[in-house]
Amino acid sequence: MTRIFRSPSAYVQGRHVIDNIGEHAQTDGSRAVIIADPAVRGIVGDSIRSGLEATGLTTDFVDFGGTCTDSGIDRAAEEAEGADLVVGAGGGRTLDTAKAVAARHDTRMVTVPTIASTDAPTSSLSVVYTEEGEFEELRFHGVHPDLVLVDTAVIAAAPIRFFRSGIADAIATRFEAETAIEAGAENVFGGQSTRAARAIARECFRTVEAHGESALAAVERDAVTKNVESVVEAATLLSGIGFESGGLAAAHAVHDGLTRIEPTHDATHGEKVNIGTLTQLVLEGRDIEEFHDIVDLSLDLNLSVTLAQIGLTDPSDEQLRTIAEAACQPQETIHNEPFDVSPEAVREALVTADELARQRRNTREPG
Ligand SMILES: NC(=O)c1ccc[n+]([C@@H]2O[C@H](COP(=O)([O-])OP(=O)(O)OC[C@H]3O[C@@H](n4cnc5c(N)ncnc54)[C@H](O)[C@@H]3O)[C@@H](O)[C@H]2O)c1
Ligand SMILES: [Zn+2]
Repeated sequence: MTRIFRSPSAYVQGRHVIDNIGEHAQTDGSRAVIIADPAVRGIVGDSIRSGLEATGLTTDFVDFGGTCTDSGIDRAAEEAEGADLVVGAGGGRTLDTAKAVAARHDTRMVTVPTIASTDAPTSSLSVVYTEEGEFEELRFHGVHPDLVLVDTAVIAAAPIRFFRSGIADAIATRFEAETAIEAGAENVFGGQSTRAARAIARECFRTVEAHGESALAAVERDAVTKNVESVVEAATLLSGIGFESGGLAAAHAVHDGLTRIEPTHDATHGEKVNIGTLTQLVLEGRDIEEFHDIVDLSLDLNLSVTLAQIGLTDPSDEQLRTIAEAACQPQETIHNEPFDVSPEAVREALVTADELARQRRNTREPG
């Protein structure tokens, strides 16, 4: 019964905080390497570079484009040889690659999420994919970023679809952490969860439930309101701590299963996770009122609720079997559910959640 809670050492969030990255990074080293894809480099590259150079660091860029794969990590690690500080800037795939590079070289690490699309910026692990884009494994580094630096002006100006995806990832955090805690399952660190982690997972959900709609309206106009700040914190800090120190369950395992099917590859992480959350609720036999509450919240926030919305318009039996079997692999967090889970049960929960969500959406559509 060992309780374990871990987190990044520092979290700094606000409008234009990137300009002071050197000051916040607090490194004694001399050389920083910035890993970013060309699009992200065009948006924040100059600010990161000048912010770091203002404190006496030299900087080099490593171009990253694509998925977080072993070959991508190897390539970036080679270019980052000799760095004292690794800065990853971008979405989850770039940050996961940068975290793996920093862990390999044992350097200080700063994540600069430029979209609030996932909780990858704060976690101590990377999600590694095969060259074909299928989920391969969670790779645990044993260290967190030294700093998570979140510039909300950059996030609000990014495409809104990513902001929605981060909200979906944050909703899952509460349901998975609560399930894992109630089941007495281990969290990501192999310990029991703390009361702090449970409170954080719940506050994460409460924040996106209360402020998500207003925040989305603001981001639609590239505005950074107080509610945007709150939702960015929920999707990045609270969700990251909530899932790692709280624990995962069925929702992310279903997500992992969905990545095995090519038609879902254009859907974002959060869009697939939301289908996972709804599937988890059916799998757990929750009351229909609770299921409808989450579908309604999803519809209010324009999150995906049906398989068709993530590219699976008419899934074949074989596709559903592939998803369900992958979700039930022995290492998957679906086994944190407080009952035995079979691929058949997952397949049936998945199609039932899809049907229930479709029916609910139809009742809400104007007449
Ligand atoms: N390590 C973890 O704990 C963890 C948690 C959740 C998800 N993930 C992983 O994160 C990945 C998904 O990340 P994602 O959803 O951020 O997608 P992503 O990393 O593919 O980024 C999506 C796109 O956003 C673009 N982009 C980034 N910032 C932008 C900006 N400001 N304006 C315009 N475009 C911008 C990028 O160029 C990229 O093409 C998956 O691989 C998933 O498994 C990891
Ligand atoms: Zn996630």
